Amino acid sequence: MKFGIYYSYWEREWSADCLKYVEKVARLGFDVLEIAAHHLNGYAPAHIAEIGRAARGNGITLTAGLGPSPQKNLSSPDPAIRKAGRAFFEETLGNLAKLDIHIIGGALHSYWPIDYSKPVDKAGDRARGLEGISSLADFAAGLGVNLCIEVLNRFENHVLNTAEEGVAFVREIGKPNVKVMLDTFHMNIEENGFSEAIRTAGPLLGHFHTGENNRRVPGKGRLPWHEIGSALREIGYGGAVVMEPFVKMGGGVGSDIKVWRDLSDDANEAQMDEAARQAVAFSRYVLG
Ligand SMILES: O=C(CO)[C@@H](O)[C@H](O)[C@H](O)CO
Ligand SMILES: [Mn+2]
Repeated sequence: MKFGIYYSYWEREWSADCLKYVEKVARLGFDVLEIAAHHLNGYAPAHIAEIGRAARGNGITLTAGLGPSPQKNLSSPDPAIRKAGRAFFEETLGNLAKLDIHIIGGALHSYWPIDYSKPVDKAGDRARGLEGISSLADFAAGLGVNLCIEVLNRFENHVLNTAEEGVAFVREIGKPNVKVMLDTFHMNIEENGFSEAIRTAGPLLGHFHTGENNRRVPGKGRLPWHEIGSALREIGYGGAVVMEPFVKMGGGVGSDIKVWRDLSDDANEAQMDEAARQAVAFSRYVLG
């Protein structure tokens, strides 16, 4: 297992530059830095090269996270939006390959967060999302990228809310580079049990997010980390465990994640760093 953190822990916008976090997370004891793929296509080629060099130089593996926007939604009923989504993914996947990134995770089959003021068509969205990911899978495989389909809680997405639904979706696609992604924050809301859900995903588990019940760093809440660790070891999970804490209000990240209070004990950057350092040490101990 490799241990990582999504740099959105420190940032208010998904578009924030990830470069400065490469050295920081290496210093704090992480193996992996997850970066937002939302605006990767806007990075200059020289900047992409610089991020890749920094990662190699610091011994950091990069992974990517994405909550596709409604305009890039592979499950949209509007063919023009699905086409735009496909073009966006092709360009993004090309940039991921340049960064030696082999994993992208998130609600890739849909968009995020869902606008529930509109009518919900779960069956239609699932069918179109399935078709979109199926037809993208070989393109991604050609670039060495795994598409990890994140199972989210009901308030953020309607298509896949449980490991069982995620597994059924991925099995139906039946491509070796399309995997299930679980996130302990969402599992805590939707699953009957953590071990059961992890066992359900089994060999199809391609990426794993961790966060407490209230999205503080692992170790500061009440999730059953020993149970989660035992289940990951039982299925022989050898992938990345990326913590995804959200503790500060503000910006696009704060509003997408719905952070309406400070959950960091008003931490400054040094204290945020220290909490992350302790959380990765805790994660290695309890999950590794
Ligand atoms: O768990 C979540 C959202 O609750 C994320 O993984 C999200 O989809 C992605 O991080 C956006 O980049
Ligand atoms: Mn997540």
